[in-house]
Amino acid sequence: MTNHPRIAFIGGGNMAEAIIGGLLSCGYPISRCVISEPVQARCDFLHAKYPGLCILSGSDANRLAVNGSISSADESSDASAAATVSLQVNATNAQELSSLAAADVIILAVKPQVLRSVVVDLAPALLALQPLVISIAAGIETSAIARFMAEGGQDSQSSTLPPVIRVMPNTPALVLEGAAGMYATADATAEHRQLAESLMAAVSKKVCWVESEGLIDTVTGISGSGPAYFFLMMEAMEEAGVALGMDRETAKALTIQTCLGAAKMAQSSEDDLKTLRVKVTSPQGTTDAAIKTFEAGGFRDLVQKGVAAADARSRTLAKELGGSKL
Ligand SMILES: O=C(O)[C@@H]1CCC=N1
Repeated sequence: MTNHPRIAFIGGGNMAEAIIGGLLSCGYPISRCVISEPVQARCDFLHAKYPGLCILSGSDANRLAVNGSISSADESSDASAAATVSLQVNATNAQELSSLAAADVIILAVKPQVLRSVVVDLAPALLALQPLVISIAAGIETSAIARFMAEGGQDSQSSTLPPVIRVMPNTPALVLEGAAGMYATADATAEHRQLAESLMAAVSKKVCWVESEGLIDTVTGISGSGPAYFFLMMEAMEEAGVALGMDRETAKALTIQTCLGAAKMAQSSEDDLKTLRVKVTSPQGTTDAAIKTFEAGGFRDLVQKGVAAADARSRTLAKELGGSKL
């Protein structure tokens, strides 16, 4: 990416870290990123891991991250507001911070449960600055985010809501191997879509746009939650190796490399997934014995149910946390 928009991450949890870690590792300038994170221990961790990254904590940190300064609503209490904001920045980016323009992109990376209060609080700044808003919160629909912005921005001069792009990334973004699904509202321009896509593509090998927002719930069920399914499978294989007398380290190493190798083969081969499986499986052989055991135990049905449960949970979250009653 030649142009480096200033990105404010609201929330510094695992997914924000995966995205920011990925961006930094592929050369995104650290001075163009700021994270607002309320938990001090988490700030300390991020500060130690990413020296020089501007990390804000404290009650006004979200607005400071978005605006580059305490918003005008706080002018009367600037001193106390400033006192509650702890800046974990080094001298270089402390100077940067003082001269920062407002953020071009806001990445809402907070838990879905707190998204409403965060967006309502940020709404005056979002309406005034019109950044591109990217939400990675599971389950919360773009219409709900728009409603939260309208609610918090009731007294703003502008009633134009900024465009929202919803993204479901996944944690392998941390090692630049992410997979992400994206949905844009009709008011997002081609430039907004391009910007969001280039940010996610910096940390993801696969970025897919979905044309209906409901499919983001399915992306969540497949690739958002998916890394955990493979970790579970790997845990189970490691345990199986140990149960059969292998030392844990060897069982773990063989499992991980097998998973990686299978994924690479699946990615590079012209064969479909079934053909790849059949090619490993000699008739009446060892793989056949294992596959028959998995099939008899309802493996496919279980995977189907698990993915559907994640998809359904994403839709329920939308109702619980973004419903019109809020
Ligand atoms: O488990 C969750 O709710 C989130 C969404 C996708 C991955 N983690």
